[in-house]
Amino acid sequence: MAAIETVGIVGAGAWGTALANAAARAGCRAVLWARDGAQVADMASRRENIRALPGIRFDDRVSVTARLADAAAADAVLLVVPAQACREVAREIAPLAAPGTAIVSCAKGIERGTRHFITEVIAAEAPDAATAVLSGPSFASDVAAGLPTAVTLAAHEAGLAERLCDALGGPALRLYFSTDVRGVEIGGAAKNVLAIAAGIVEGRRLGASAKAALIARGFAELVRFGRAFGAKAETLTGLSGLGDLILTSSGPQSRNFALGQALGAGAAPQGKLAEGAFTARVLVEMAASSGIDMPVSAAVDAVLSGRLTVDGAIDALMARPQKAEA
Ligand SMILES: NC(=O)C1=CN([C@@H]2O[C@H](COP(=O)(O)OP(=O)(O)OC[C@H]3O[C@@H](n4cnc5c(N)ncnc54)[C@H](O)[C@@H]3O)[C@@H](O)[C@H]2O)C=CC1
Ligand SMILES: O=C(CO)COP(=O)(O)O
Repeated sequence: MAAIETVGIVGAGAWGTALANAAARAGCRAVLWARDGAQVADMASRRENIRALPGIRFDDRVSVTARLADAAAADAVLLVVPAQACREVAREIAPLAAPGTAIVSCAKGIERGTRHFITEVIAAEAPDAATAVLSGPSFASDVAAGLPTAVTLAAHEAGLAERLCDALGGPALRLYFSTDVRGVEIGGAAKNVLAIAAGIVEGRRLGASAKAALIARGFAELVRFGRAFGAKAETLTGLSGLGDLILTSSGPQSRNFALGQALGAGAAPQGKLAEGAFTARVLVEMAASSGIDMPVSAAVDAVLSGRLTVDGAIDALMARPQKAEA
């Protein structure tokens, strides 16, 4: 199969912009699409996305467009809009992309209502495409600044995963390939919910011991969920599970952590995209329907929906019956 030389990036937020530059630095021609024509004109004239990623100049191989067909015509398409918008955008891409084009989910979430993983959403809306997922510990600002980063790219077809890794990997962005699509997307979706919990602990000033306990117990429930939904153990302990949980639980550079921190401190949230706030409920619903115990995620959902106060959630977690560590 031919090498991937052009990459369409659908969504010009922080992550889409960082990935466009990364693909360009890796030697690809990167076509960055945004739906807002005024933003596209501004990016084209400045060669910078001041709205989402200020201070990072576009590589010469990046072009910007407001025509979705330009991005969809690439050898591979990175879908980098919020998880809940992926269905609508995948539906628009489908008739514009050649059959067999790889559409790579770069969003971290699960669709509410349908309870579908994002690669399932893409497969349903663009059945002629080949689906893949990219996830792992990677702040857009770090990748854009060329700081060393490693992520996982999974596709059901091993050869496709390897070709995408070849195309997108560069000196500062290392990609590991995998065929465990479900494991990679579960890690990326679940860690956001747990990062909100870690932020709540920080905002409530519960101490470093509480934060470590919460991350460890949170990871235990991520693994339980992952196993039940077919993920491989090595994926969950890899970059997209444990690795991303460590990153996003580390501090307020994570928007999910920052949301939790605001909730814990009783402050107003910043209003930035925090995917865990959209995923918490659906994650807990899916866990419940499969008999999986996810007390930390359930507590986050209860706080987000106002069913429990932060203190009430902490009391409830601490009062759980004694059990074996598993
Ligand atoms: N920012 C980061 O460091 C990373 C983000 N991600 C994931 O990437 C996804 C996107 O995140 P960011 O780029 O950071 O968010 P962002 O908030 O910076 O940008 C989202 C972009 O999507 C666009 N958008 C929203 N709804 C749309 C729709 N219906 N149609 C077309 N465009 C739409 C917005 O206009 C905006 O440009 C999320 O799922 C996030 O979890 C993954 C890894 C790193
Ligand atoms: O997924 C991310 C890093 O891997 C970005 O985390 P936030 O969305 O919490 O900022």
